[in-house]
Amino acid sequence: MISLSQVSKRYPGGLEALKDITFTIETGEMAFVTGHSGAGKSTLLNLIAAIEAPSSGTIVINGQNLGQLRPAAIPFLRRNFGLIFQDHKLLYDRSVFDNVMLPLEITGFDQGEAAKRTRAALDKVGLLGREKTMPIALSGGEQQRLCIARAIVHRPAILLADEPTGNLDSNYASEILEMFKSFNQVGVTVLIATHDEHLIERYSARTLHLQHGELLA
Ligand SMILES: Nc1ncnc2c1ncn2[C@@H]1O[C@H](COP(=O)(O)OP(=O)(O)OP(=O)(O)O)[C@@H](O)[C@H]1O
Repeated sequence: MISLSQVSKRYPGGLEALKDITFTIETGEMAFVTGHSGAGKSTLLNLIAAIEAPSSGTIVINGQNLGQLRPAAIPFLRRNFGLIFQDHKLLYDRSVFDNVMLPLEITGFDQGEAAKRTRAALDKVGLLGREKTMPIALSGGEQQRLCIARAIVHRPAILLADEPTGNLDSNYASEILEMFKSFNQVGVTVLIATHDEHLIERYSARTLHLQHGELLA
């Protein structure tokens, strides 16, 4: 469960990026966050993932109040999340397989188990046959699917995606959205930030509308 209560975020020297945001996303729900450029979508996801701290208000993730967590507990909290964020670049000097396996190795997984999970994640996104390929040889849609495999390989309970279909044509975008739906159908909580209203219209998920940092009713 993701629960925000009266959350505001003011960047140093800047305007208020989020104002008095209150909502709850239940475990197993899929929802969109939408709004114009600068509305606060990325800020909202960064607060939920504990990448940024709110200026005020309370954020609770799966029963854990982020404001009360010790810094040492943050990496453990992050294991709840699969993040598909634009600034999380693929490693272009590593194979498809290594790009997905690396996060598991970093968190200390046994090699055999890590390899098994990597193949399972690549299978879920339809890239199992491409494991030896270098990312540069993949299409834009395939690269995005690789990012998704990397985000789900540790079997997170919550998927947070920031403009996951941003640079993709509408066929690829639908494919990516179908993938999120399939994760949601097996119980993963999914929150997707997108400015693409057409995409949202095609899916009957709850939508949180942000406008200049405020949540519209
Ligand atoms: N690190 C930062 N420091 C200062 N201001 C920031 C920072 N990050 C975002 N902002 C400001 O906060 C506001 C919300 O930005 P945010 O990136 O959350 O919007 P967004 O809805 O994701 O926009 P976009 O669709 O263009 O990515 C904007 O006015 C932005 O300039």
